[in-house]
Amino acid sequence: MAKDVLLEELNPQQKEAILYSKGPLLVLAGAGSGKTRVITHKFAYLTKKKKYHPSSIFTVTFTNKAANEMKERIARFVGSDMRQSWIGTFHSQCNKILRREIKALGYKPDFSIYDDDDQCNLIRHILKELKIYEALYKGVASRISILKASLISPEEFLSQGDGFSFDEKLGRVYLKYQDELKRCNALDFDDLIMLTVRLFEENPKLLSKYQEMFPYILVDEFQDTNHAQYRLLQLMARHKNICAVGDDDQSIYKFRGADVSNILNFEKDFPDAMIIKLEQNYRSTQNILDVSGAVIAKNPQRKPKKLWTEKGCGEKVIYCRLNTEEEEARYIARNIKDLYLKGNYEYSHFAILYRINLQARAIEDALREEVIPYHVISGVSFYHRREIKDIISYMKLALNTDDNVSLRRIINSPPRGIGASTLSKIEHEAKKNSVSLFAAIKLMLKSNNITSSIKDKISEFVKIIEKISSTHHKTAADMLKDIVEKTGYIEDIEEERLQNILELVSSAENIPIKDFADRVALVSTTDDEPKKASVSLMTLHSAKGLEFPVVFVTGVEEGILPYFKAIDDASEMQEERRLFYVGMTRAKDILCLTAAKKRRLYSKVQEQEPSRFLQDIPKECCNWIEKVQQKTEVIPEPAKLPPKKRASAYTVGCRVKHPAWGIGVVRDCCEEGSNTKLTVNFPGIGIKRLVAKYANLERI
Ligand SMILES: Nc1ncnc2c1ncn2[C@@H]1O[C@H](COP(=O)(O)OP(=O)(O)OP(=O)(O)O)[C@@H](O)[C@H]1O
Ligand SMILES: [Mg+2]
Repeated sequence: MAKDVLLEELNPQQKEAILYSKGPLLVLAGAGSGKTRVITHKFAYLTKKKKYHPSSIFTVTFTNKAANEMKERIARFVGSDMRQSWIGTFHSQCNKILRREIKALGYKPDFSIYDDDDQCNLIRHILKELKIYEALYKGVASRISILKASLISPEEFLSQGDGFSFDEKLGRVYLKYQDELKRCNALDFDDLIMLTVRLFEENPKLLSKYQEMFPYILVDEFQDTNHAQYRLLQLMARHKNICAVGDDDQSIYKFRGADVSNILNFEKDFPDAMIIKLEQNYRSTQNILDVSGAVIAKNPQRKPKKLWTEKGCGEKVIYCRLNTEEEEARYIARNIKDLYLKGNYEYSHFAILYRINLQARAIEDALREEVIPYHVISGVSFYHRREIKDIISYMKLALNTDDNVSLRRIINSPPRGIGASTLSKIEHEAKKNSVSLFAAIKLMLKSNNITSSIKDKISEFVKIIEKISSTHHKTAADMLKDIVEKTGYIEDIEEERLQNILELVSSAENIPIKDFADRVALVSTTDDEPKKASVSLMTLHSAKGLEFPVVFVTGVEEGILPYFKAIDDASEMQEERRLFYVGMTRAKDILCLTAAKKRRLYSKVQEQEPSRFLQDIPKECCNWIEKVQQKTEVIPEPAKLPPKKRASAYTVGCRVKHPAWGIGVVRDCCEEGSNTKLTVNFPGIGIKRLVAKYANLERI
């Protein structure tokens, strides 16, 4: 491909960032200024023009989805096979390294990966054993996660304590947790990074092997790296060919250990680093930029940035405050419907963003009511559903019989009469002999200490796992089918769960077992594939890096945005402001901020005040709409209306022919009484609302 194609559609600063090759480079710029584009084009340029092999560029993205998009885009540019490339999240990259090298740390390369759920199960188990209040497990899990993100080992943490405080207990849980993980031959997400850092720090030879393997490093969303990830970059970038792009205003993952000061340290740790700023925004209209820019400008300690656009003012930003969250949701749904029916936008062009998941409930109801297709990103991911986790746990246990957490999960699922008392006997036996639960069961089978009925049950379980693990399966799908068959898992299962399992099996066709197990383990809730032709619902956190023509930021109220927990803490408050900024800057053409005067929160109806952030919005850029009644009244429980029925002969999106108006596309159809009502967009004519039986339409 000609050189021009790689460098066209780039402004001079972007070009400079792509061509710069004299060492460390930091691209620091506001939302929508083309930072991710710099990474993608730089990768293409390095492989095409500078003859770097695609597998020699270590590229870090924030989500797996972003990695896949980047691979696709680069493949289109340079036409090379990107399957061997190293483009992925920190977690998936470290997993790849550890699968090859972890022996050096005394783990086996077939380690299991524990997600949040497994992690919490293990921590609860430990709290119970140590007789610490079990309900604390979530807080403990997040404290441990932050310690790991800061590269603080249990020993180090314990050595800092005074021996009495809560931290002392936490230290003991952390220590035991790490021991248990090792015994299970398992790593949690934070271990993937922490152990890779340890691997490199303890094995200089291995480190130099990887330094040579990757003469170039590219990092997107640099502002949300944590200390461990930053340390990893420092270790790997000996040659100093590192290009990181980020925006300090979009650092929103502090609660997971992200440290925005990495941006400031970059210049210190990589002396002679070049800094390039991008100022042209290609995403949003001027009004959207002015509104979001004015809000973020109020944060102290930020790198000042200017953003301008050639897109023009565009429509004013809308702020609308309504009586209740149900009215807010209906307002959003109706606006989406109207914009859609006008024909300029598809449903996939809309995003509805919220601060907390429970805001989605009313919004989903309203969308269903209007028969608007939607999907929720985040929420419970497919891979976290009970039946899916169960089947995957069988797979994990068959691949790694030390995996006690998976064993505990499935030993009695489907029910086979192995109750808590049997399990505790197994736990006891395992501890006595310092072996895994699976090995302990096998020992028990040889002894005479248990009744024959228990023996039968546990021997049946062992047989199933051994049969699965000794069979040579060609693909992950074969293995999953085998699991389903041998365990009898789908007998007596609900239809929906059955369908999910079938979907899991079909998604594993033609994929090698280990690749599939890794993919499933590393998937995060923000990776859900957006379904085509439907409105996206997600939290503000999940919206990072994305863009949509029309964006609704909902619940712009005190207590929601900013979230009530942040209100007394200046630095948390700054993070809330950044979160609002991230949300607003996802919008290309239309940005609508909504709020409710009353909201049901945690089963109480609360009076809500408009968010303090609204005061910073320049009045002239915004249409202020108040649809609130002054008199206070009790909000009735929202009526759950059944969604309108879809008509059968016509579907949304189908094409029809009208004798006078020609060919059109059905934008909406519903049945009212005995009539099928259609809304059809006839290009050049406009939107027409028709009753199907009188309209003389022909479906084509
Ligand atoms: N030089 C350019 N010419 C035309 N369009 C561009 C250019 N650079 C970027 N874009 C487009 O602008 C939009 C924003 O770009 P991109 O997502 O790379 O920005 P970003 O800085 O990574 O944003 P964020 O901070 O939200 O991650 C994208 O649709 C991208 O294709
Ligand atoms: Mg980006």
